[in-house]
Amino acid sequence: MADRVLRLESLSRSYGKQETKVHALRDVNLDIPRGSFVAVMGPSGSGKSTLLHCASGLDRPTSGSVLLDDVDLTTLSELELTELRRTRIGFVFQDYNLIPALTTEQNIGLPQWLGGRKPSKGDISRVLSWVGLESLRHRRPSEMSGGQQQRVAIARALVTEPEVLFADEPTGALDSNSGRELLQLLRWMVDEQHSTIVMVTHDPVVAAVTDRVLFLADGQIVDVLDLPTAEAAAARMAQLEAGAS
Ligand SMILES: Nc1ncnc2c1ncn2[C@@H]1O[C@H](COP(=O)(O)OP(=O)(O)OP(=O)(O)O)[C@@H](O)[C@H]1O
Repeated sequence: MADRVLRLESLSRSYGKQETKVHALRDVNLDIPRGSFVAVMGPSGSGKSTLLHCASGLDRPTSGSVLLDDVDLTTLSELELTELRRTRIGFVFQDYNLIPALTTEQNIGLPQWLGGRKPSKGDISRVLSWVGLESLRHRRPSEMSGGQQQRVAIARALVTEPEVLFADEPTGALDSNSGRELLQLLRWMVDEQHSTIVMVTHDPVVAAVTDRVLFLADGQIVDVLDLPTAEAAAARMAQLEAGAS
């Protein structure tokens, strides 16, 4: 079996109490192989964001464990979790989450500054070359296109060479050309830089660039599609949206 970088064991997350309780994740078990590109799909409210947030240490599950290599995130203190997220996990959001007043290189170095370390020029140059933005290192977000801003966000997430990059609808705010270019970049990161990426998407065309699609329904993984095509992913989504899991 391929070396796994992330393991979710009996992961559950519920919100609220008693009669208003929502079971966003129910007893999810999952291994993510190192160096793979995995998409998470499912109807609205099926638990995709909750899965990403619990797996990346942004949220704590109600029960179960999250093993990044051999560290169980659920046993860490807030301080330890913050440090781990800063150094070993990358996260990219749909709306980039860049600081408007900072330049590209300042945004990329920010997580390290916040962790009390001076980001190295060499590290920043390396990730800027990966995302093709060497010439925009002194620009501010308002002076860049959405696609360029998302590349800055990816560079920021990758600067510490995290074990896993999580992406929540990373192309959701982009036009189709910029979205396609961004997906090519993510695919290249997996193929050439051996990154591991876990990405939530609603779009079967986006899912088709990955190695494996996990389908969630009602907080559980109900299907897995290896080497997905857009057609196969769309067909499975249509079934799930019709409630026939
Ligand atoms: N903070 C919260 N408090 C209460 N319920 C929540 C909270 N966050 C999520 N939920 C509920 O948990 C379930 C799963 O939500 P989640 O956002 O993970 O779904 P999703 O598949 O990402 O949805 P979408 O595709 O619409 O973004 C939903 O029923 C949602 O309403």
